Amino acid sequence: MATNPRVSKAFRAMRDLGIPAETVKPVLKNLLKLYDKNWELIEEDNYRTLADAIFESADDEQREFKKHDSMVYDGSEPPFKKVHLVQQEDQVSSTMNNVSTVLGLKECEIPQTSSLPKLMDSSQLGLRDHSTESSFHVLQAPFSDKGKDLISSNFPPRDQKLSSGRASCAFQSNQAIDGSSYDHKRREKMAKGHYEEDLIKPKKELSINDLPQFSVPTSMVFSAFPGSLEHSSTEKNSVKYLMSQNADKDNKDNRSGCNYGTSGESSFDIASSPCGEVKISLNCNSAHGQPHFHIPNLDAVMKFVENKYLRSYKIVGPKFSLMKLLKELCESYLELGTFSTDRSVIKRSALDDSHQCTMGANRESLRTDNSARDSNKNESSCSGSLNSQGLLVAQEQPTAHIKKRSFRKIRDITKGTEKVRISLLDEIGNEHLPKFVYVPQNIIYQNAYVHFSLARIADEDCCSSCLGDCLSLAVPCACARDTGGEFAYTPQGLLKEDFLSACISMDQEPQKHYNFYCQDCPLERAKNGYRPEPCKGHLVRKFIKECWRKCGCNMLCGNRVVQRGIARNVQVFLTNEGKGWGLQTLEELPKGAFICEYVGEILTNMELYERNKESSGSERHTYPVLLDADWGSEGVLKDEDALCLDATYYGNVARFVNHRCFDANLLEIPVEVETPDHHYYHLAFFTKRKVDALEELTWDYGIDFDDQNHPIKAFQCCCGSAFCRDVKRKATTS
Ligand SMILES: C[S@@+](CC[C@H](N)C(=O)[O-])C[C@H]1O[C@@H](n2cnc3c(N)ncnc32)[C@H](O)[C@@H]1O
Repeated sequence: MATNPRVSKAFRAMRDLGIPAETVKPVLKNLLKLYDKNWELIEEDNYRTLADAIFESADDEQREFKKHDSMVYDGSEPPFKKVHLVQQEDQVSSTMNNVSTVLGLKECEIPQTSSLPKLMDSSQLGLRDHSTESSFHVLQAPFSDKGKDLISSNFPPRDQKLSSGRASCAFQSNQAIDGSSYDHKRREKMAKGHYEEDLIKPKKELSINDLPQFSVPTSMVFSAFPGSLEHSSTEKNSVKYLMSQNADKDNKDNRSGCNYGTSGESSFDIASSPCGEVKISLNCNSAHGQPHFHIPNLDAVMKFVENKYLRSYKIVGPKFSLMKLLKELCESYLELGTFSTDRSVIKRSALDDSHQCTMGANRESLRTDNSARDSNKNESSCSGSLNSQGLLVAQEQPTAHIKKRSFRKIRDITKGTEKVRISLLDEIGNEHLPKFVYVPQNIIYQNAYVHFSLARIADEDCCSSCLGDCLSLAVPCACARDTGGEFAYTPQGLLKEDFLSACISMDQEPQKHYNFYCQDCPLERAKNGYRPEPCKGHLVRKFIKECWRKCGCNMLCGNRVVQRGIARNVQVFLTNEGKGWGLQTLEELPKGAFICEYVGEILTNMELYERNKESSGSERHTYPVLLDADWGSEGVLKDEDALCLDATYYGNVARFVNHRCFDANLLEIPVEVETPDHHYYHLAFFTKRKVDALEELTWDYGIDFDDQNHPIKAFQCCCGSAFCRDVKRKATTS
């Protein structure tokens, strides 16, 4: 009988994780029974449920075995190999924690901010880069020929107060607990101290005299020698491992470098020299004296740890390899060791010491110095001072020949509000941490009219009689109507090729698509209500329509992708090109994959104008986008219906996505979820092509650097694209 292709695929996916078919089979069978043959549940997230179930069942078996073993162990050989793996898991896991400490990448949870809403003035945003500053702040040039959502902040003044008596079921972001409204001055006060940061440096310098006198006291040694190991390799700095079966504990005294012991049972040593030698030695001493211990196959150990990482940290994708990690460890150790002197760069929040990060037995002491709170004026040369986020910075005094380098990592900038953790990594160490409140969903600032109600969803706008997964229907339900009778998504949760191509074409050649021109454009009204200029046009965009509450399907329905939230492994990082923070993917992404939605405060354009008028005008980065994809569907749009999103103070990870002209790898697509009324919608980012792990994620803001209405552009574009409109513009004007 032919095997079900879904079964084969599941086996293949598990095989890639190093799990044999015989282990997969019973678990898969159970899962199918448990989930009533709902394959989507099993396939989701690259078979995560299946992998988890396998590991859980292995753990259960192990517990059973241990229980049994402790009762009846007779001193003979262990009945199955897994025992060793479980022992290894404990050992390797504690080692890996140490690895993170040594790298200076020890992860610290960000303390939860107070439940009191915090609003910030954009003047508090990061470093000021005067070379890129301008008094004119635009995220997207409005009405550009790109037809994209572009918002200018240099609207001329207009005295007009708006209010909306209409109810809204969304949160009101401008309400304090006492119900009062924040003004921007108050934002400034409340903006401080959103994040803690930790600057961690390598434990200690090695002097030339400390050049490695490497002993092999332990069971595993990893080396990164430029061709000096007996297992020679043409690859420089390759990581190799060898095993010492005759671990000589007494040789410990001869070791150079650092010992990062966490307990008497396991520790590891690292030694390096400026000539490029690094040696890491893992002391899995707890193995000694274990009755069942035998030397495991190190390839199996590597695979085991990789699987553990895949499971625990969701580092997915074939590119993750423990050997690579160890290689990076060696390289980083060497680099930091080579470049630093007596650095003590541990930062702490002077506001809340209870969240100090624990770095193991040998970690450096953390410094707090409240008296330094106000000495933040000269950040570049300060020592033991507080930066603008109220974080204590104990930095080295700059020395001409020493490269300043620090690592910072925040484990989860979402503070647990997303299904996945999103870390922030700063390998450069010279940018302020972003200051904003992470919100996973849009939130109304004040006057925006966003009203969700079941009564507003007509029968033809939902699929109340559907069950389960709408994508499995032979004839698509009513929710596919907006997308031409076909769903926009494939069963794998990706955008369909045709739909994606149409959206890409619209993005790249907006002039070929339909533009709507308002009779009385809300944007122009906001700029100058007395003498508004003619509308510059709004591109009428394609929408995805997802099933929602009034639909009969379940949450796992394939037509609910954006509303399920971020599922990909992405990371905020500091870009090298001067763009500030950016977003990168840590896993390979297929074409058409949903990454995240652009989340921010929902503002009317009038409110945005008022907000920008109040801000200092010197912000380096700006974060508004316009929601004008369907402004043509009504006559004259009221101010409260002409909306935009501003992620300056409240936003999600999308606020870090930088601009790239033309060939960006992400595309923003309007998504209807809660309301068929397209004044308000979600703006979701999808990949335009396959994206490699560690590629920066970018989207084309639609800035028209030639736009005569906006002679001063928002920023000097350093997107690096061969099609950069800014570079082209400069070339033609010079
Ligand atoms: C939505 S924010 C992106 C995140 C931002 N880089 C940060 O550090 O928070 C938009 C701002 O990022 C900067 N930016 C984005 N793309 C850029 C590019 N291609 N070149 C230079 N600056 C860029 C600009 O300052 C812009 O106002």
